[in-house]
Amino acid sequence: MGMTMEAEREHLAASRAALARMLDLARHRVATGAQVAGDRYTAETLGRMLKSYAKELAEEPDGPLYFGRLRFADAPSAGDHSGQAYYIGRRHIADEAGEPMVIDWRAPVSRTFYRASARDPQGVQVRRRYGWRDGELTGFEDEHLWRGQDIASRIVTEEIERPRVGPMRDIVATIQPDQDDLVRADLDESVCVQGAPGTGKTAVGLHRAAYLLYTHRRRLKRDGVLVIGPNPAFLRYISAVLPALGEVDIAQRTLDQVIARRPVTGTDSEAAAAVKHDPRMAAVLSRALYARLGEPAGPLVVPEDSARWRISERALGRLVGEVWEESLPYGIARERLRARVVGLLQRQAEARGYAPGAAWIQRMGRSRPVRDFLDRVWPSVRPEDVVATLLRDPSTAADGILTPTEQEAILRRGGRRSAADLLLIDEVAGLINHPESYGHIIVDEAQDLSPMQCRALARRSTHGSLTVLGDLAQGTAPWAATSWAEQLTHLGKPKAQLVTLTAGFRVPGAVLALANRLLATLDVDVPPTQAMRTDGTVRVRQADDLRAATRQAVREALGHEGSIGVITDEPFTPPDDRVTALPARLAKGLEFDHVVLVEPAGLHPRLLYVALTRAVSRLDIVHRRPLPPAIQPTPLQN
Ligand SMILES: Nc1ncnc2c1ncn2[C@@H]1O[C@H](COP(=O)(O)OP(=O)(O)OP(=O)(O)O)[C@@H](O)[C@H]1O
Repeated sequence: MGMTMEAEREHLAASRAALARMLDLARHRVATGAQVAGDRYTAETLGRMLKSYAKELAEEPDGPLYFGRLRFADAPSAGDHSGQAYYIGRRHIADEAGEPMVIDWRAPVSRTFYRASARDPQGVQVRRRYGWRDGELTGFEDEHLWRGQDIASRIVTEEIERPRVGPMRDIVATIQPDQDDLVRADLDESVCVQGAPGTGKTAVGLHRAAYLLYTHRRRLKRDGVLVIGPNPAFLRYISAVLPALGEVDIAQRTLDQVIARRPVTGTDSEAAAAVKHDPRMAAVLSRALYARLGEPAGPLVVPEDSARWRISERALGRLVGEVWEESLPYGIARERLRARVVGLLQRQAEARGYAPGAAWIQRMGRSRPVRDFLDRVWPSVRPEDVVATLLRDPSTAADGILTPTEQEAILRRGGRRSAADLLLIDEVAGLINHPESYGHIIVDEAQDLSPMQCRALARRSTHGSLTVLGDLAQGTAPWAATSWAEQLTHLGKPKAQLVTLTAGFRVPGAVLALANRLLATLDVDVPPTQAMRTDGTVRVRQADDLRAATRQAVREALGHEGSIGVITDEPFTPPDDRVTALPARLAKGLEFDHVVLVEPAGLHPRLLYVALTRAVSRLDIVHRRPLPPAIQPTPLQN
């Protein structure tokens, strides 16, 4: 039988008690861990592990402990779960005997919660969804899948339509089947999601990170998971989602933060930036680096006591050739060459009856003649020097690759370093040594990455996989991608599966109608968004005094619940902390319950598309100059 509300409350109380007990136990272990473990190193590792476990558990002890329950039918199609019932929540909770009271949403059985339907019940008799308010259970809703009952869930609808306040939240309770496919794709599989605005790309990416860590905990704790977002404001906006899912150890950064080895001290002209972000720069930089190699000049002679070890110029040339053939990173190749040279010396010594040991080998490797030889033939270099030299005189490395005008554009006399220069330095550093590689990288707004930025990510995921999220229609960087196939090639994952999402969970129908009209003018081949919501309002007001009209629109918006975003290039002082003023460029990836868009006339059409699609409930357009044609009200609308 189904459980009554009273029974549900009892189960909730018992689950809370169980969680409290788990938390106590974890804290106790943190306190005593040091004494239990044998040596100090183990004690420290154990302590850190337990602390992070206690922290994970404590993240949200009073929050909703679960959002659903699956009751399986007493039937063969339910397999091992026949006749069983499971609560599904954000984290695993077990009773004193170790019996599960709540199952983690990432566990294999939980998948059924997201996938089962009336048409394909997958053994589920009843799927129950719980309603919560302020941490208290308010009710539930049953779908009798076994009987073929297919209801439009009120709880799901309310969750999607709720007014937005504050930072982004998790969507574990309402992940949709096609989103679930992406969240649970294999770790070894790289995926690329082309998703219209508000289709849940960011949400999917973050839940995928949490899923992968749960499923491959050991491997990914070692190799690391990295989330890349377009700017610090975006990262702040999404920062609470993973901790709410119990994951506190995932790095969330901008790409600039990942590659920054030095502070930025200069800026580039548009022309210079365009060249520096161009994939041909990779070839130029490689040439600039390898131009440092030299030729052996004469034999190598190492005198030692009464002996003199000697390698002829020809033999040296042969060694260099062999090392070159191995295509190792520059810095590793230099050490390989040193080892080869010493190896030859060692054989000579052995042939003459010596028995050289490790100390001898080390001494030879550091001997003056060997160092001089290496410094001449395969000198050690600093990436920043390679880039500085190149920019002072691009011609040697760039002739035949960049045009004279392009070379002129990147020519720099001073010592200032731009953001793009850091990218070039990172590229060279990547030629010298393998950078730290991650087990999995999730990259959001990936359409805006330049080819050179893609390469920076590619070299950090040579042994790992990628989740690439973006929307070609929202590409606004000068080098924005126009094709995913090409972008994925730059990212080093040309075979990644491309999945398209079109079901929009953010933007309501009325606003999408406008945005989708604009889409046709954006010069990209992507399908329009299908609104999951039929509500929403659009208001367009022309005013001579833009400032006054904006203030008025914000005043009215404050009469509603939820956040308000004023998208404008003009300075605007927010009258309330629910209001954020920002230029369209920085609105990417964010959402506001109410958007006031000021003077869209000057905006690039793609930025306009981004701005329009930030609205969750209401959109106000305030303008003085005529509206861009694509969003002028049609006679039918007015
Ligand atoms: N299955 C879902 N259930 C409830 N809400 C959802 C679901 N999927 C997405 N959302 C909500 O829809 C909104 C948009 O999601 P998200 O920001 O991930 O979209 P996006 O595709 O990254 O958008 P953009 O292209 O504009 O950056 C968020 O508020 C998110 O919580």
